[in-house]
Amino acid sequence: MVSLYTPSLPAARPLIVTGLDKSFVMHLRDGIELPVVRNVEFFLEAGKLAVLGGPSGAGKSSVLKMIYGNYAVDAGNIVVAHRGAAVDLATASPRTVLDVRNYTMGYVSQFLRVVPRVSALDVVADPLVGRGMERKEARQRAEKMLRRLNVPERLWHLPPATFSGGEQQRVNIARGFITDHPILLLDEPTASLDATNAAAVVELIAEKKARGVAMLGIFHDAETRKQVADSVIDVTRFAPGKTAE
Ligand SMILES: Nc1ncnc2c1ncn2[C@@H]1O[C@H](COP(=O)(O)OP(=O)(O)OP(=O)(O)O)[C@@H](O)[C@H]1O
Repeated sequence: MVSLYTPSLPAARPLIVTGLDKSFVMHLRDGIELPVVRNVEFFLEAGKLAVLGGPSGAGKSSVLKMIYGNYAVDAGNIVVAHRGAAVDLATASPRTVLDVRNYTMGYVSQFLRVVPRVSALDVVADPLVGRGMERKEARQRAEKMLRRLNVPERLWHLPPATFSGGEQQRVNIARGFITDHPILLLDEPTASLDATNAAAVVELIAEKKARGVAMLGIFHDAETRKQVADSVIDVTRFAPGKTAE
């Protein structure tokens, strides 16, 4: 699991990215190669949120997806502190990537993957149960999260399949924020939320910082970005063809 070549990670930097390259190969267009980012380099700090910045198409989502392991990496390293060791996600086995997702790195997007017949309460409680918590306690915590995100109590025992888009989004945010992953990736979690619920998410992010969680996020809304960002990683710095400064 630990490569001899992975650098050790200082406790305050639980994720370090170096030399990351990504191109997409368009198989339907004679295999044309579309380079997206080159030589991506940054690190995350415990208790801080770094925002991925840059215009549409710069590659923000692609970087986030590579870090979560949804997109393969062409070159480079994504080293995370996981169970007391340094693990390079760029070369880790799928099994290790899943273990990192379970214990170390959470992901919150605006879209809920609905599981039929599972109540909203259990959708939110399940990540805690999966991490060994008694279901009763997990449900109590889930209730608190659903209340904070203004999901009406009459919905808690129903499966979210028939919920409105905004209600599903808030169930998903509750599920993403309920665990104590030391690294959290945020893929536009506040997109299309109203002001009250966006403020609730900003508050949840502040609590994560206070607990030392390192976060990386995409926030298109400038006002929310200003409230949550400790630093901005400008992805245009990694545009293909640009030489290192
Ligand atoms: N799965 C894919 N296959 C082919 N091309 C892709 C794929 N995903 C992204 N791209 C291309 O990579 C480039 C960067 O896209 P990406 O979604 O990472 O940008 P972004 O900065 O997140 O944009 P936005 O702010 O609009 O969401 C775009 O030109 C896009 O078309």
